[in-house]
Amino acid sequence: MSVRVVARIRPLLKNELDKDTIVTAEAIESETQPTVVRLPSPKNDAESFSFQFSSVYEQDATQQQLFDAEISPTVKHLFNGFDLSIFAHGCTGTGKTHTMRGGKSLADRGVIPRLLSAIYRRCKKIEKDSAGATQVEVALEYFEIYCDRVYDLFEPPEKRTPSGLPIRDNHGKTVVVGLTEKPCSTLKEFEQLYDQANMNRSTSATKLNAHSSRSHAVLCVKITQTTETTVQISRASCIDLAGSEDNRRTDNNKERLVESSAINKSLFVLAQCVEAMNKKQSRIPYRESKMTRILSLGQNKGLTVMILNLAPTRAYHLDTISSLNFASRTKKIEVAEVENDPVLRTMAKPLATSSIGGANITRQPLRPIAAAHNANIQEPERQKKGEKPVKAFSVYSDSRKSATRVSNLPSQNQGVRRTEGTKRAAEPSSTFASRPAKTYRTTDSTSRIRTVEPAMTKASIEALIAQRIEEKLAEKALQDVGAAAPALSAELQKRLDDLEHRIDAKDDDGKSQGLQFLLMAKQHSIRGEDASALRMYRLAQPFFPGNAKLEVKMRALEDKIRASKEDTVTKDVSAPTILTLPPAPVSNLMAPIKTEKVSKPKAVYRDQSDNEDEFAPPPESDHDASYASDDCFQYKPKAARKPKKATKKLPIFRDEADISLNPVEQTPRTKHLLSIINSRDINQIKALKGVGAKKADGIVNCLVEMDDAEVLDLESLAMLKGVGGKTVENMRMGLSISVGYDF
Ligand SMILES: Nc1ncnc2c1ncn2[C@@H]1O[C@H](COP(=O)(O)OP(=O)(O)OP(=O)(O)O)[C@@H](O)[C@H]1O
Repeated sequence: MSVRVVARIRPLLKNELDKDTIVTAEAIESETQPTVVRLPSPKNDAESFSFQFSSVYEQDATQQQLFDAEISPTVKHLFNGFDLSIFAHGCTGTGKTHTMRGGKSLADRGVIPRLLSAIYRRCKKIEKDSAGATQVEVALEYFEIYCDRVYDLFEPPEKRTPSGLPIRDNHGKTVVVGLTEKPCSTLKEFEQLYDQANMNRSTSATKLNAHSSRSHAVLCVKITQTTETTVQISRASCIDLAGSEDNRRTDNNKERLVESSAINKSLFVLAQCVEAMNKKQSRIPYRESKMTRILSLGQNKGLTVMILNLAPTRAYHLDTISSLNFASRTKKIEVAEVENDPVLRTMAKPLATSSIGGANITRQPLRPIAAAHNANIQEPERQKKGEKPVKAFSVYSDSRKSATRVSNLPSQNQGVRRTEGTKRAAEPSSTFASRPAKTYRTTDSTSRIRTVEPAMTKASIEALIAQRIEEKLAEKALQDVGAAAPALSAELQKRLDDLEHRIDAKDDDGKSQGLQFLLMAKQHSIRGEDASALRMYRLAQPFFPGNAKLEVKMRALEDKIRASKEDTVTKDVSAPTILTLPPAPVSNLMAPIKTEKVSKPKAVYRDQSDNEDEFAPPPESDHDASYASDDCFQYKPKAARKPKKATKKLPIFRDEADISLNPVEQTPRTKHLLSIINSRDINQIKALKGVGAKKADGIVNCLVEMDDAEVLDLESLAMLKGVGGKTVENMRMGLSISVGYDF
């Protein structure tokens, strides 16, 4: 089953004029429902581009019409065990949030509230029809991906951990660890939860949209149907993507610019993934952004509907063409359509982690596209026959030849290809194929052998239970962290991010679990939650047997906890046995990253003395290499490293007081460079020698994390993420040439 793509053209907004309308919908020949989007070529108004989709909704299309035609038919499949993904795509201000969430009035409600309403209606019907023999439960998870970090929208922003929730590959599924799962049994309850959670979503006013979403929001609706003997889980994932932004038009300030670059980057990666899938490349770059990892377009089994939101006016011309091109490629992606198997109630329940693809989904290799609408796929045959290659979209001059257009663009969802013999044949007339009678299956969805008894071995049950315990522990740990999380310094944040990346890189070798525990241990440790940190280190230990540094860390923590306990007992013998540890010192962005200032006895705070090594600022010239502080946890023994030379310990970001104590003579060139950096103007920074768009983006990101702090010297500049001494030198040299400083 290919992704079903429908386009929706939003009505004109108050400040838009009818004469500027350039995007129109057309029906082809005998059809009544429009399926073609037409707009002029940006270079020549006499030429037009047209793109065909499953359906096109015109400006006057109502929320009800869209829902009834596109989403309502999928609900029964959801209850038949299929997962469903619905996502809205389009550039900023084109109506994605309006489509997904909608307004408050009954008529204005968007896809999400309508879907939930339909789900609850069906729940009631199933329970009634089965005379209570089938119980249906609905639970929700809701999170946003903001600046490539995942945040639980059911948690207030002040409870968020700065690094966000980790995502992991769990047996082929992408899961967000530590999300709140809210049982929700009525529509009213849903509305309350959803409205409350939406207040936690990151939105801001931009020049193009007064309520622009600055994050991708993902709502997962988990439906659990329980009979006397079986439990079946399916999920609907509703994704409101943030819109791509052309920053030449947005007039975004620094903060918006950073958000915007994160949004654009993730959408760019999404486009690259789609492109790679279309080219049948073996490597799909999902991992390059959290959004693409979570979305796993083409990798998740189930039904996928993409709503492409379009603005009708000329102001969005290029963005509209780019969105249409992306959507045209997306519709060629083929997704396996496999229902989640019901499991016997005696088996362990599925893990309580979020998975866009559903609890029982495993990723499968991409397969060649059989759906005939991909015109480019027939290219070799056409070329052999000496025919002209067919374009992915058609270009028309004033004299239109609609007949050719029709033949080149057969309707979507034809020729659904299945690899597994036991699966149903596609029903060309229906949007989604229906499901055969329910039978008991093994939990392994790759095995299609139907047995009356589940083929669970003792070992697999044990593995499942062990895994469940680990997941629960990890979730608990993350929830603990959530409370009163102090702000992390940029430096610590970077280290955590680095560790996250390393975990991601090692996901495939089965050892990532250990690194996950380490990451959590570090997060606890940073917050002074030593008991939890120790617990996490203990969980990590089996993954790194004989690792001396880990043992030292654990011993240090044990000492620290013991010392603190004794301290508490001495102070108050009647005090409860709960540990009241002083919070570990957390580096402030404006404070030098040095732990010497901590006036605690070293014997007690051995962990911190360790950290002092680890968090010591790197040498000026080799910034990045110095962050591999957790190399002691490498799986393969590394060649012994040369001990690093003791380097001058520099404050990362000095405040004014520091500067006045240690006045630094700065040349005008240095001052000029620093003023460019502190301007946070991505264009100026990008123009510096040796700084590309990516590096400039990274620098602006760092600066935003520093809030109002400024980079006051070259050493500090060299310590920004991805900069280093060499880059600083290049920047300066470039400046002397282009600006004309002769010193
Ligand atoms: N079908 C529609 N009918 C009426 N108004 C609409 C429609 N679609 C969009 N709008 C209006 O257009 C404006 C922009 O819509 P919306 O905020 O949903 O855009 P968006 O694509 O989610 O933008 P961003 O990506 O910046 O979050 C809003 O004022 C919204 O009410």
